[in-house]
Parts: sequence; C-alpha cells; structure tokens
Amino acid sequence: MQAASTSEEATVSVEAGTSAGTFAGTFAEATASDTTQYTHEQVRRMLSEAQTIVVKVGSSSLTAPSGHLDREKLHALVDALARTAHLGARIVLVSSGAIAAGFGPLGFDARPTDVATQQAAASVGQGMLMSEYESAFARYGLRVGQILITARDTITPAQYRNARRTLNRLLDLGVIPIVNENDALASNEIRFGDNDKLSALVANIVQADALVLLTDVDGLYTAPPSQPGSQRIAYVQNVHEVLNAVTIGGTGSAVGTGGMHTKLDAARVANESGIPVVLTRAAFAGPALMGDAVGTAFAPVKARGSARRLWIGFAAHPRGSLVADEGAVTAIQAGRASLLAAGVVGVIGDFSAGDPISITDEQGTVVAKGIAAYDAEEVPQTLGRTTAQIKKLLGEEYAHPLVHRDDLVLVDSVQ
Ligand SMILES: Nc1ncnc2c1ncn2[C@@H]1O[C@H](COP(=O)(O)OP(=O)(O)O)[C@@H](O)[C@H]1O
Ligand SMILES: N[C@@H](CCC(=O)OP(=O)(O)O)C(=O)O
Repeated sequence: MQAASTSEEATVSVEAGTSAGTFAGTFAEATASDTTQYTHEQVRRMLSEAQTIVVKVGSSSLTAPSGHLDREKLHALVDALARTAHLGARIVLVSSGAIAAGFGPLGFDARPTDVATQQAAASVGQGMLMSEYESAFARYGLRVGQILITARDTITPAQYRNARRTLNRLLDLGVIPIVNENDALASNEIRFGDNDKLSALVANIVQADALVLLTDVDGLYTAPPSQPGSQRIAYVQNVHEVLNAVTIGGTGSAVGTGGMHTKLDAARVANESGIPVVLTRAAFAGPALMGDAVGTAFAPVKARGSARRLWIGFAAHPRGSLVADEGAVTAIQAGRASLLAAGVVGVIGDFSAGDPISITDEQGTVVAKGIAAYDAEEVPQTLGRTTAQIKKLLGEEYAHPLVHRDDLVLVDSVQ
C-alpha cells in the first residue's frame, strides 16, 4: 500500500478560491463560533477510538476503468473493514457502485445517462454488489444486511425511525449493514444521486463516532488534484472555513457523481452532528480507521443540534414554502420561535402536514427549514390570524403554529 505523503500537506488558508456548490445552508445553532478547537492529534485519536463507524465508499473506488465491478478493490476494502470489526467496532457500510456494477453486464459501454436505464442498471448491479460483499465478509465470519433507502424515506419521520431501528438492531446482532440509495425506485425529482449526503444522514441516524469517506483521491486538495500545484489538506479544524479556502471541482471519474462538493457537504453535516470525519482514498481505509495521518481529517463541532433538527435542516427537498413577514422572520432568526399563521403572508407548493418545507422572507430568501403542521391547502384560511382566531374558526385541532419551533431549523443564505 502506498503511504500518504506528508510533504504535499497544506493548511486550509493556503489558497483563495471559489467554493461554488450546493451547500444546503449552515445550521444556525451550530455556527463556526461554536466550534471547539480540537487539535489534529485529538481528532485522529477520536477516529482511532470510534466504536460506531459509518464508512462510505464511492463508485470510483469499486470499479475498474472499464466500468465493471473490481472484485480486488472490493475485497481489499472488506479486509480493512473486517479487521476493524474484529476489534469490536460496529460498522455501517454505505456503498455506491450498483449502477457501475450493472451497466457492463447489461451490455452498455458507459454509464447510462437516462434515469430509467440507470435504475435498471442499479437493479441488476445491486444484487451483484451484495453478492460480492456477502462472500467477501463471509471469509471473516461476518454477516451483512442490505438496506436500500430513498431520499423520501429520510424525510418521512416514520420511515426515518424505522431506518434507525433496523440499523441499530442489525448492529446489535453483529451484522454489517450495507446501505445504498434505492436507485431502482428513487424518483428523479427527489433523490440523493450520490451517497455522500446519505452517508452523513446515516452517521446521524446511528449516532456514529466517526464517518469515513472513501474515494479515489488521497484527500481534500486545495484545488482539484489534476490542477498543478494543488496540495492535500491534512486537517480541517473548521469545515465552514475550508469552504472559502479551496477550489472544489466535480467528479474525477466517469462513474462517480458527487465530486468534492457533496463530500464537503457530508463532512459539514457530520461535523455539525458532533461526528469527526476522515476523507481519503479507499486503499487507505485501514490506516484511516487506525487514526493514521492519511487523507483529510475534519474536526467535529462541539455544539451539536439534536438528530431530529439536523435531519430537518438537511432534508434536501422541501415540498413547498411558507412566506413569512418581516416580524416573523425577525422572531425566527432570534431563535426558538415557532412560525405562527399571524406572521405568514403566502404559501407556495402542494405539501401535506408532516412534509419538509422552506420558510422564506418576502423577497424569497430561504431563512429556515421546517416540518409543516398543516396541509398547504389548509394554510390560506389561517393567514394573518392568531392561534385563538384559528381555533374558533377551524376547531381545537388547529390551535397550533404552522411550523412548531421544535420542527424548525435556521439556515444561512449559502444555498
Ligand atoms: N479540491 C478537491 N480536492 C480533491 N478532489 C477534488 C477536488 N475537487 C474536485 N475533486 C474531484 O473529486 C473526485 C471525487 O469525487 P467522485 O468522483 O464523486 O468520487 P466518488 O465516486 O468516490 O464519490 C476526485 O476524483 C477529484 O477529481
Ligand atoms: N447509488 C448509486 C451511487 C451513484 C454514485 O455514483 O455515487 P458516488 O460514487 O458516491 O458519487 C449506485 O450505487 O450506483
């Protein structure tokens, strides 16, 4: 195994650059000022001592250039994970690779670009992937269990609780859950597409002690690694700062989808869940799990929100939005206020009670995300009214805010 070079390391402030991307927003309850100043050594120690670990491996790390599943790469990864499992760690593997594994056997030269064929390839490839994992882990006497999740599952409270219960039970039984997006059923309008965000959510769901993001580069670089002069960043003390200090590009392979944007997004969500992250190449999985100084380590943020509030903030696809007036926006931004009908001036979209929604100001800027307590069609008759008036008008069961403060998470304007 090639050792990671330390001579190419850089600090996060080495180079100004753009971080254009799709960062979903910063949770106001865990801003940069809340960070504890962990040292690099402390974070590596946290990683080495982690008991519950979510490991995400990307398509590019499991496939040959031809696009076929590379059994050798998969077995090398399993070797590293099995060793860690035998030391007592509880491991959840979030594995991409279903589409990449499926398109070759279906006779396609390259990864299909249309959704229906991708879904068919995933349907074929997912079985092949699991079959390989099953036999690879069986060599170590370890059993695996498949969990396929759609983005919709993660934004539906009951499904989210189900996922948590099943994952925890599998871990209690000594099984290694292998998670992927349910590509065959994911609808185009609401899907993760890559597994980076999904892995951060899974780390949050199982309250992991570490998230390991495995890819096809040594770690986070100051610019895409193909760019001359780019340097590996060994340690990120504050994930928010790094966003302004590096140039981030898209995927480097024909099979990967997320690129660095989604990995940094995943690192941010995990860090804000209090979870340290290491990002490195799949071949360094063993050293990364040992806490060796490979790849890029991201320090956790101390002030962590509840799992539920982080989930709301990260729910990727709001089904609609409520437009709040200036007073309501000020109250929400001051913290811990519910969104009352009296402060709402408009409703956009067709959502149901229990769906994730955005809360915008009158200029359309998203100021918060939350869970709607009303169906969209019920909202107009409540607009501008006090809770007492709504109760008189619609009955006791409507005597509550449009979005309760426990279901509301502020975001900044970095969309
Ligand atoms: N600043 C950066 N540092 C490191 N890698 C970067 C950066 N910007 C873009 N990349 C690209 O991100 C790629 C990894 O993402 P991706 O191809 O989606 O992998 P995976 O399949 O593992 O999810 C790398 O191959 C690299 O080319
Ligand atoms: N769920 C998809 C993952 C798609 C994908 O390429 O993701 P990634 O390699 O993590 O960027 C699959 O299994 O093919």
